[in-house]
Amino acid sequence: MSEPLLKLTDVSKSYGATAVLHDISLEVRPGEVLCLLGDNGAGKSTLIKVLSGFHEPTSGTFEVDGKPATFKSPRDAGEHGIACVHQFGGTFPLMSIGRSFFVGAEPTKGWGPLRRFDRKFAGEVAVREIRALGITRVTDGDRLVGGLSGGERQALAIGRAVYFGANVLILDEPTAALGVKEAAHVLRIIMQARQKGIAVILVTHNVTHAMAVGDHFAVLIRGTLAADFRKGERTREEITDLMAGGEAMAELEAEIEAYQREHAGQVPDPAELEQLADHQKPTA
Ligand SMILES: Nc1ncnc2c1ncn2[C@@H]1O[C@H](COP(=O)(O)OP(=O)(O)OP(=O)(O)O)[C@@H](O)[C@H]1O
Repeated sequence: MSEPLLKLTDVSKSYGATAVLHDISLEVRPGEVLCLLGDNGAGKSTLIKVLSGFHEPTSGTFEVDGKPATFKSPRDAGEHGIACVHQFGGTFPLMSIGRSFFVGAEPTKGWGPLRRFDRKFAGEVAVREIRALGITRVTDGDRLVGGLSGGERQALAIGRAVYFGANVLILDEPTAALGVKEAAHVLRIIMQARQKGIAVILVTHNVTHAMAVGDHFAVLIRGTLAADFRKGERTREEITDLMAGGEAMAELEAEIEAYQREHAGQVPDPAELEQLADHQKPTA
């Protein structure tokens, strides 16, 4: 197995007196997709904010490429090759694809008063990078971003981060609010990034999406790393249950107990048990 690009040891984060993350130790390797899973409020956003330099950890250490590192700002994290891409982040509907790709780092041509934005270069690079992520429908860098589909806009945001040097890409719920086809597109983009040797940290609530692309899984429950395992080591049911913090199972047990109280200690028969289990099935 390759050396970790990013290693966290005993990272904790408190907001004032509220402890949110407790002693998280994790390794992120090149060419792997790490799925960060957990129920609402488990601490996923806080962890990615710490990873991408938006918040400093309260304690614990980071290593990037085997060397100690501290991120005091997203710029610091970016300089270490860590980029957080929020859904459609950094893409602007009323800008051309080329301009949106280079926003804040516009390439220019000409000198002195004749210096101007190099529209042709920007458009060509943007289209090339988007196509390198498998989105071949995008051919014209002068088109407006607003005309792209959700998946294409994600490709633009991811292509941009990769072009500007990201080798750890944090994607926060990239498939949320997308249709099935668009979500499949985004998962394909993730696989392409992985193939380029980039480490992807994928935050998602969707077990199916996580299982489709994940090599490594980390499950947070109430700010603690409750499970850290590799592809194939847990079943879908086990992952789903972990994501619900074991609550689905606890609730089912409570329902069985209630049934027994109502039915003079009788155990529900298999059909009734199945009904109770169906009632507990997560919808995600
Ligand atoms: N700035 C803050 N100050 C105090 N508490 C916070 C702050 N940000 C988050 N929290 C608390 O930290 C806990 C974890 O929140 P976080 O947003 O990291 O969870 P999450 O797993 O990303 O949830 P979701 O999936 O709903 O986005 C929650 O209980 C939340 O209320």
